[in-house]
Amino acid sequence: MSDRPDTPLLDRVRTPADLKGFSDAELHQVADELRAETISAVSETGGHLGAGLGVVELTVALHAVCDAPRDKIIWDVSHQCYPHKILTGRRDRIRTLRQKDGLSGFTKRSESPYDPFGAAHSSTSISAALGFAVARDLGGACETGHGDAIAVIGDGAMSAGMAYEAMNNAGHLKKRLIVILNDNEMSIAPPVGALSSYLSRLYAEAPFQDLKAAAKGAVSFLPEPFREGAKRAKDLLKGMAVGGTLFEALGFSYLGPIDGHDLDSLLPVLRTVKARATGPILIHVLTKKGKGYRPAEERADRGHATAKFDVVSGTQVKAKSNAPSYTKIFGETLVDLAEADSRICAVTAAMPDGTGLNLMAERFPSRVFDVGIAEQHGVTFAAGLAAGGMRPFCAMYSTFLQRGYDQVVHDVAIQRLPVRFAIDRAGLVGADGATHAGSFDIGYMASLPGVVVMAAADEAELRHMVATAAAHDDGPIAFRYPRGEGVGVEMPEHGTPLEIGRGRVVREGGRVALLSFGTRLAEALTAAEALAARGIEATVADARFAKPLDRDLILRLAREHEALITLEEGAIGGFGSHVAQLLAEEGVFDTGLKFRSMVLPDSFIDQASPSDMYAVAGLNSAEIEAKVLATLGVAQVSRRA
Ligand SMILES: Cc1ncc(C[n+]2csc(CCOP(=O)(O)OP(=O)(O)O)c2C)c(N)n1
Ligand SMILES: CC(=O)[C@@H](O)[C@H](O)COP(=O)(O)O
Ligand SMILES: [Mg+2]
Repeated sequence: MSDRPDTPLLDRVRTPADLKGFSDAELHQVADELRAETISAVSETGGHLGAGLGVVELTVALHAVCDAPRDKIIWDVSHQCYPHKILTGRRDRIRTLRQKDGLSGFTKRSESPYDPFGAAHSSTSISAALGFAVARDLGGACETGHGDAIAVIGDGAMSAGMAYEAMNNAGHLKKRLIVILNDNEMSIAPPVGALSSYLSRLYAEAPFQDLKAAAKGAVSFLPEPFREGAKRAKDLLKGMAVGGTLFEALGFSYLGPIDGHDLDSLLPVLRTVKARATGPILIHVLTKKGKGYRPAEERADRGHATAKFDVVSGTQVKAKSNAPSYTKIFGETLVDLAEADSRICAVTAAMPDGTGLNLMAERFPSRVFDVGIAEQHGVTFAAGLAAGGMRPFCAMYSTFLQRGYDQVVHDVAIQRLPVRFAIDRAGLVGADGATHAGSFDIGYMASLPGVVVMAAADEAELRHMVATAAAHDDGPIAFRYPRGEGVGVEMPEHGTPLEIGRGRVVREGGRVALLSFGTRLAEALTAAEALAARGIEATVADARFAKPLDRDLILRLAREHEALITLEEGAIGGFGSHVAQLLAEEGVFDTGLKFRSMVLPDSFIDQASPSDMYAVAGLNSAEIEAKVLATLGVAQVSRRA
């Protein structure tokens, strides 16, 4: 437990309305206390730290000036929302962040009226805010009433196409809409791309006091002290190569840049915008990720996410790992293969470290592409690379690959291009909860004609699957693996390509067959041990492939056992459905086989430890054992009795 900071003013804030009673000078102190409280809370829970610290002043200013929940403050990604949660009636639960039955690490409509829109995937805020603005003007009924729609979006999130689709639409509709671009020159990794350079150019030539307001209208929004500087800045802008901002071209008034840590700038600008804005306006604030906490500021990712830590030293309390992470095994194996095949290249959408591609980027910098938060583009870019003779690995988290699904279908699968999808964070991920669960990729990949779909049962299997993908030139191939560390199996030095569509039997039994796809294999083996103690012998097999299925193996298991149960870390419509389809087509059900398919439940599971989440999902060894007993019609008497 960390020492709790002294927070006399913050203690008086129950809702944002309480901020209205403070003078501007007192709000400075509220911000300091809010920062200390955020650090203290995250030191106990772990979670996203740097982004929240970077918006402490902005959060105070927004809640002091706006009228939430009538005004809809929509945080993009919302990993920066902890200070917002503290100010909006959730301080008493802030130390339950990201835990089972605790506060979500993201904004969530069901959690608070102050969270008008849920998020965790990036770049949705402007679209959602525009929706609120239009609903307001059309007289839509909203429980909390209708005020301003305010999107707060980071420079990283601004790299995604969806933000521009929204601005394009907003510029056309001309509704009153406030977008705050929180520019900290950071994504999780340093941002890359032309847009990032563009944003830097926007403020490189004028310090804060020369507040730029390129739009004529925007100058008149400004409080008196800023006007002169703004006019100067406007002249300055005229001389810039860009000739006005991109945002103006999209129909927004542009205000900025503003020092996002200076309440004396933020408060008057927000008050004036609130009083005077008519159409869409973009306020460009400059902040520092991790601001005010040296250990975060000094980290390469500016303290993006952290385990629990000691506040004084910043030292993180990390559980000792017993095996390498799947991500690391993927990254290392890819480097190994890329040494031998110069056609191998890789694509990440702003997650070089998260996907393990940092290892290949160090070794072969010219063959790794960070495309920004742009999964759709990333997939089609990979398709283009493949069509052009390269052999790209497109490494994305299962949940984020959802963004690029039409591209997977239209650009990769239909053209049978050899893109290799490395699908990380497959299955339930723990503290990030439902938004980040990799639940759907088996279904959405295996339903596509001609796409090979594999799941690794352990880290050695993953190594072989990376090699299998590298050797597969005949169309798209995907392999999925979970977040976290492997099971500690002995590792082969190099991967060996697997025969496409061949599974393996791991344990021979007689009465029931457990056919696992992915890392539930270990749970299946534990369940088989427990069943053996009851006198029920179980065969355990690792399917390896959801597509193409190992028909011979599956039909043999069906023929030779009283019951066949499939297991997977995925939603309905995945591996088990494909097996059921095969069994139905082959008339196996007519023979009286007892078939069950254990999948994730048809519900979104809130954050908890992965093991607790799998217990909720009914996919741990105890539930597998119970399922076998129920299927066989064996009474479930406690083994100890
Ligand atoms: C669609 C999608 N892809 C990837 C991510 C992973 N992700 C979470 S935060 C983040 C960086 C966001 O950068 P920025 O918007 O600048 O916010 P900052 O953390 O700098 O405040 C990324 C890539 C995501 N949440 N959503
Ligand atoms: C907010 C977000 O999307 C990422 O920061 C995500 O939480 C990273 O998850 P991992 O910790 O699994 O990389
Ligand atoms: Mg950023």
